[in-house]
Amino acid sequence: MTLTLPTPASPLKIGTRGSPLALAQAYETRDRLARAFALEPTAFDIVVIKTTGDNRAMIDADRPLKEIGNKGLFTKEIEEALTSGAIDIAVHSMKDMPTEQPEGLTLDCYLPREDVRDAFVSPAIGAIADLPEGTVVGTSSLRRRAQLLHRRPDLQVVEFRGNVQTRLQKLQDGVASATFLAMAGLRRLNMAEAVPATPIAPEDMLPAVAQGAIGIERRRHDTAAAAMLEAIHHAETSLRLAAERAFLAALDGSCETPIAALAELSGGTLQLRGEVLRPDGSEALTDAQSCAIEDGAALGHHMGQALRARAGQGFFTL
Ligand SMILES: NCc1[nH]cc(CCC(=O)O)c1CC(=O)O
Repeated sequence: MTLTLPTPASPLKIGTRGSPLALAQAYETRDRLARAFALEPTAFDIVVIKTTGDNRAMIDADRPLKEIGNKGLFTKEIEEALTSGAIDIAVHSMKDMPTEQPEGLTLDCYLPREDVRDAFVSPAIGAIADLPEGTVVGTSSLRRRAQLLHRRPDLQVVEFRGNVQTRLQKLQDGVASATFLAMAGLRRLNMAEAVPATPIAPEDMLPAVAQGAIGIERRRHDTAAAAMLEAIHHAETSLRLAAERAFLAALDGSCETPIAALAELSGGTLQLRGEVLRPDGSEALTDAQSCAIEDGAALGHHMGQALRARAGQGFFTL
């Protein structure tokens, strides 16, 4: 098969959300494709798509996202554009992606993973341990809230939403004394140095499934897109995400459940750590196991099922 490459007259349409981070991820994807095929940036169109999750009227309210209905909140409109042909590929934060894709769409291309860690962000305080009793911490992540309260039940957690810039402004305004951000987002925005952020070791706060990974979705039968994406695919990231996403799927995890997992490769082995917590942080269940690097999905599946059995009925409800 000969591959017909995009040209300025018929550019490859790259769909993305419009936040600064989403745009940075779309540009990174475009630049990697351009380099792989020696194309000019003009052979690509970045198409910004507004999603339900970007709708200010809904998001600026103080309601937790889970009450608005989380599933596919940031992906539905983008996937519709993909299906209709309005775009050719879609760039996503894998952390926000459901474990199954709609009929006709495939998500099997990953870029090299960024820093997986969470960052503790505070203008005045250096670490969680140094927070005075009763301090207000902002986060809208159920996982981070549960992990924080598990270690520090005395703290007060308030809802904290919006993009990176919005959240930093809220800290400046004194809405909370500290928050958490993914290191990956800060690095992709070139903000890691400009923000009072301290990376947290995974031992202290296990990251979200797929944190720091970018995935690129396409129409299943679009062989041209498939061939192009193959050239920028990162196999190691794929092996790690296979384990973490199987873990999430086995737990039936929606974004409404505090779940964390991290797979790492070393010396021909895959190590998977997983954690589930009660939403109020009163209990955390963890597991850690190793397997051959190609068996991550099976390990993730079994670890997820085992933790679900240990958790039992009612574990995830307050
Ligand atoms: N849920 C929002 C979201 N989705 C991906 C990232 C950061 C980048 C990444 O983890 O890949 C963020 C923001 C954050 O958690 O700070």
